Amino acid sequence: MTGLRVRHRKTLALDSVDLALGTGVHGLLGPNGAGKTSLIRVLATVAQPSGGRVEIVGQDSTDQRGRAEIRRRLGYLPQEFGYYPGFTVREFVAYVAWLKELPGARVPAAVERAVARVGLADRIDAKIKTLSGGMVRRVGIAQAIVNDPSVLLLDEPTAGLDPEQRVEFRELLRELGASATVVVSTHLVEDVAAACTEVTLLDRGRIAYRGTPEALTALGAASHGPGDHPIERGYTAALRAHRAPRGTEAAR
Ligand SMILES: Nc1ncnc2c1ncn2[C@@H]1O[C@H](COP(=O)(O)OP(=O)(O)OP(=O)(O)O)[C@@H](O)[C@H]1O
Repeated sequence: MTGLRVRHRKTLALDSVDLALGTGVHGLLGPNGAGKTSLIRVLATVAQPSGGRVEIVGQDSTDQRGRAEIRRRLGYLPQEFGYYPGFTVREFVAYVAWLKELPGARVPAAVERAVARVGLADRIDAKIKTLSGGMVRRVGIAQAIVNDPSVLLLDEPTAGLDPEQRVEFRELLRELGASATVVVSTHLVEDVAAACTEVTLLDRGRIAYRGTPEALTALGAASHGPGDHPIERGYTAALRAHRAPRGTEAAR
């Protein structure tokens, strides 16, 4: 994306963002209101940018035909994910596969594989309304990966998962990131440290930092800012450096 700008009435949620994302797991970090969801919604083609250009899987997202192709090859888990509570897990994930225009003959196996990958094989015929919050979140992840997407967008996917599930989920992320472009927005820097190949830190609609989790950790180790873990200190140090008036960084 180049010069990406997103405006919500008077708020400029993203301001001239240039970002190129390749294969791998990209962690999107930032304080509340930084613009993470706005960015993911534009990439998911559910929101239109106010300016700039976004190209996904070689297609222009402002072009109607381009958008159709992008949607077929995209997986998206929104922050608040809508589902039909009376559907079973199998029915719901199959419904999404149908929306993604997966060939009918491939749907049953694709649904079973996606559900197994999120660890819900034993609940595949349970109605979604009977599942716990963390399980519903995992159904959300299953529907996002059912079409083996080239681009997978996950907005706060670990919210509601218990520690064991989070560890398993990170493993799944690493697996998916080996062949797809995965973008994960999160407040949990440990998830980034464990599963991401690259980190983008947003602040007030702009990119405050880009680098590897290792580089962010090293930044934290060299700083004396707040945080219990070096990567948390790296997060605060990068934010502070971005917010400091130009020319004062060296003095901090
Ligand atoms: N529908 C909307 N109408 C008006 N302002 C909005 C709307 N959606 C987002 N905003 C504003 O745009 C800015 C970016 O919001 P966004 O939800 O993208 O941030 P975020 O980084 O995802 O935040 P969080 O971590 O809280 O989810 C914020 O100032 C927010 O108040």
